[in-house]
Amino acid sequence: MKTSTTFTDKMHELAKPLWLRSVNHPFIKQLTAGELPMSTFRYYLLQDRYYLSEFGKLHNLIADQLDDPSAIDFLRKGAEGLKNGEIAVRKGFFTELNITKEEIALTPIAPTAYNYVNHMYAALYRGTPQRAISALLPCYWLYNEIGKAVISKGAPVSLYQQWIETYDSEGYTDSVNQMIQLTNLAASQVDDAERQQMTDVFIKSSAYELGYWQMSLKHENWDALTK
Ligand SMILES: Cc1ncc(C[n+]2csc(CCO)c2C)c(N)n1
Repeated sequence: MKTSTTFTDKMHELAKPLWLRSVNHPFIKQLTAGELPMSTFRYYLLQDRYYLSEFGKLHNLIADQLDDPSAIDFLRKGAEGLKNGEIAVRKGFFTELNITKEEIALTPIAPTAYNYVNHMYAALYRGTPQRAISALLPCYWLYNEIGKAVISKGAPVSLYQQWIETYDSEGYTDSVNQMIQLTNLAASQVDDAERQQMTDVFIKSSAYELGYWQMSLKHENWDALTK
């Protein structure tokens, strides 16, 4: 039985309005209804390839700065697990959608994906490993909440159904819980001011997650900044 409110519970509560907007975002609604244009899903996958590869690297870079063997182990395994899990699933999607290496290489990374990744690097290199862990957490946790929210309904398009299932598997929920635990451990190692910074980056990552759906729906590009 849960007896007290944890640090991550508090952050979750603060991020709730943003998370609800992600769960109910038109991208997710259209995906579950089978109405999301395949060109939009394709756009999302191309941007997310960059995100996932940087996300994996960040695991190892954070681990390099930690002392706790179990935290290091979890993060290193996380980087490996990503390759065998989500990245492997995406490779299947790429084949199915005829997304080639050339297309990947020619795809410019859109501002929101770029900024989100830079935000996580800044949490590490201009902040602390604890802060970087907190910046990574919404990625794990929010997708699990989205997966749980939409799994019962499913999606009529096989590719979209496979995407949903990635985020509702038992093994994945397990890793989310471990990441939550790791964040609470990190929070217990720092002072109040740093815990505030951890909260700040968690909320910003949550905002970037919301922005990511919008980016994908709009097929955002750099013209958004320059026109
Ligand atoms: C923008 C964006 N945010 C979150 C995820 C989901 N995700 C990425 S790595 C990871 C951890 C282990 O799989 C999870 C859940 C995504 N794909 N793209």
